[in-house]
Amino acid sequence: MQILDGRALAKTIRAELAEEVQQLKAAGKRAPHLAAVLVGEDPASQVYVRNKVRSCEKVGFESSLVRLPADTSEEEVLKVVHNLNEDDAVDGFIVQLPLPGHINEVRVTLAIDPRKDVDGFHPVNFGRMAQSMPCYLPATPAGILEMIRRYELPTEGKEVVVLGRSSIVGTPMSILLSRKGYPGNATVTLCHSRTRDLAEHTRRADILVAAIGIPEFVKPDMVKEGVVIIDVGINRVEAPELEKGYRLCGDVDYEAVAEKASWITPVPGGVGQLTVVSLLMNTLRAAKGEVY
Ligand SMILES: NC(=O)C1=CN([C@@H]2O[C@H](COP(=O)(O)OP(=O)(O)OC[C@H]3O[C@@H](n4cnc5c(N)ncnc54)[C@H](OP(=O)(O)O)[C@@H]3O)[C@@H](O)[C@H]2O)C=CC1
Ligand SMILES: Nc1nc(=O)c2c([nH]1)NC[C@@H]1CN(c3ccc(C(=O)N[C@@H](CCC(=O)O)C(=O)O)cc3)C=[N+]21
Repeated sequence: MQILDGRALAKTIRAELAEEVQQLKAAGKRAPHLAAVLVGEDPASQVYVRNKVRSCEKVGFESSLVRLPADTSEEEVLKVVHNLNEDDAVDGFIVQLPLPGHINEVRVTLAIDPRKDVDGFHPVNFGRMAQSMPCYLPATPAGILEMIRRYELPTEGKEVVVLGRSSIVGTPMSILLSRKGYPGNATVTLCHSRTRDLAEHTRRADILVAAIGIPEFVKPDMVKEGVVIIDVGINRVEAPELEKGYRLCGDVDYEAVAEKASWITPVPGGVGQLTVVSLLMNTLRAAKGEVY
């Protein structure tokens, strides 16, 4: 078993980004600026926001965070989005999902200017992605592709099984790996909570992408020998022995499944690391006007 080391890869990519920032500055331009809007206190979102701010500092990006209480009205959130759309000092921004129940995520997503949608969630970017047109790819799937590319993992003709059909991870991942070219040309099965005989599908997988949000859901009897495991899950589970009282774990039972896998991503230190650098890569492209 070999580890897909997200932490090391992210470090390499951050060094490349820092270099590009220097070049922009040498050319008299300002640093790329990424903003994030966080409403309420979703734990996975908090991890993400913290790492996003840190990573921006490391590569020399400007970053800003708009933190709003969980009871903020939809109107207020839309106002913040409009301001960021209009703010020439901001190249790209994201609105952290999930939003509190009383806020309509569709309305908020549609309000984001596609040119600043570095999350790639707006249907304009999603549609462009599905048709292999220039776009911002959603950060998590983009990070997974980057990992596959840099580790030179083959995808052509492979059986890929994706667990979870969210519009931010599972669904775009399934589209991207079935697109023409590399990393793509795979045969993809997309599974979800209504899938019958899930293990029948997962046992066929050459590459298994798990994005369902259930701690350690994937067990060794659900995979075949030699499988490549991409674990997207970021779950908090209680750990009374630790000072903070919890630990992060993925959607895969890491210790047990690793014994059968050829490659596996750890949590933390895997996909999450690449998600953050992908967001920075998208922001750099926004700053350079490369997409629109
Ligand atoms: N590492 C990273 O960078 C990121 C990590 N995450 C993490 O990834 C996980 C998934 O998040 P997200 O993509 O937003 O997914 P959602 O929570 O939005 O959706 C979960 C998906 O899993 C499916 N599902 C739930 N239970 C089962 C089951 N028992 N069997 C099969 N499928 C099931 C659901 O099916 P149905 O549609 O039928 O309800 C749904 O499609 C979370 O832990 C999240 O924190 C998310 C984004 C980035
Ligand atoms: N609009 C929006 N876009 C998202 O992409 C989005 C979102 N909302 N809401 C929440 C989820 C979750 N998510 C994470 C990304 C990286 C880490 C991450 O950095 N993980 C580190 C954690 C390291 C640690 O601090 O312990 C790791 O896995 O190594 C975590 C979680 C993005 N999401």
